Amino acid sequence: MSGPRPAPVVVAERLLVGWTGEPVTAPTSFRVHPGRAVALVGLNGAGKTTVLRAVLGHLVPVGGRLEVLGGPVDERSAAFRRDVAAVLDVDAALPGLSVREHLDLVARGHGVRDAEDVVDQAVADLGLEPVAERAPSSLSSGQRRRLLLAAALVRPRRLLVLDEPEQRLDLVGREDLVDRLVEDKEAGTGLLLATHDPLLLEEVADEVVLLAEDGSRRVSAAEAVRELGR
Ligand SMILES: Nc1ncnc2c1ncn2[C@@H]1O[C@H](COP(=O)(O)OP(=O)(O)OP(=O)(O)O)[C@@H](O)[C@H]1O
Repeated sequence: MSGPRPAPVVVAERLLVGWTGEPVTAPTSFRVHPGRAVALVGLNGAGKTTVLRAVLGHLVPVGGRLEVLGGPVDERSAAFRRDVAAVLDVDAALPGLSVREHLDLVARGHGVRDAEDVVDQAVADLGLEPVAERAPSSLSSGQRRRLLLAAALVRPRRLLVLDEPEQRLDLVGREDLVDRLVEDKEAGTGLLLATHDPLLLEEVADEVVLLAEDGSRRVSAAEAVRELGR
């Protein structure tokens, strides 16, 4: 017999987000449950990144309800920083450390006990072995992207927020990412991602929310892929 469904890690109800007080999206509703993935799709400028930034506490919603981990968003709280991992489109690697040292620092900074094993696993999962001892500044853009994704995966998390994680990854990299994200869901992490990638929509997303000017709505992965292809 299955128990009650665990509480959602994100609740967005008729959420409105924007940068200047004016919403850039129609009211948008979704819930991210532990072990499930919600994908936001939409055209360039539809507001996907802005929704993610509101969930991460980088901007205050213009309207509607937004709760993360059971309460209002507070990116300064230790619990929020401990439980929420994110990869946005910013290069945030420390230049003076090798790839492996960087990942090790992130893992240890988050109190991971078996940091060495966790880092080895992430390096292998994301195909970073050939560049593990190099400085991030010497990596290709796709390798840097893999490093940022690995940094999110070596730390504990209950919610993982990813903005177009497929960017700059080749097909093998995207397939590795799919496998890793499916594993993360199985471990109980809730995933919220913005994506244009059919592979992620079909293989990772349990629910897809299309952000459109005339209203945000739930669509099937197949419908989302069709919309993206238009
Ligand atoms: N820092 C910012 N300040 C002001 N306006 C912004 C800022 N970032 C984005 N916007 C505006 O908010 C709107 C939504 O942008 P957003 O980046 O959320 O779209 P998106 O759906 O993620 O697009 P893409 O698919 O191109 O990444 C756009 O009109 C954009 O110009």
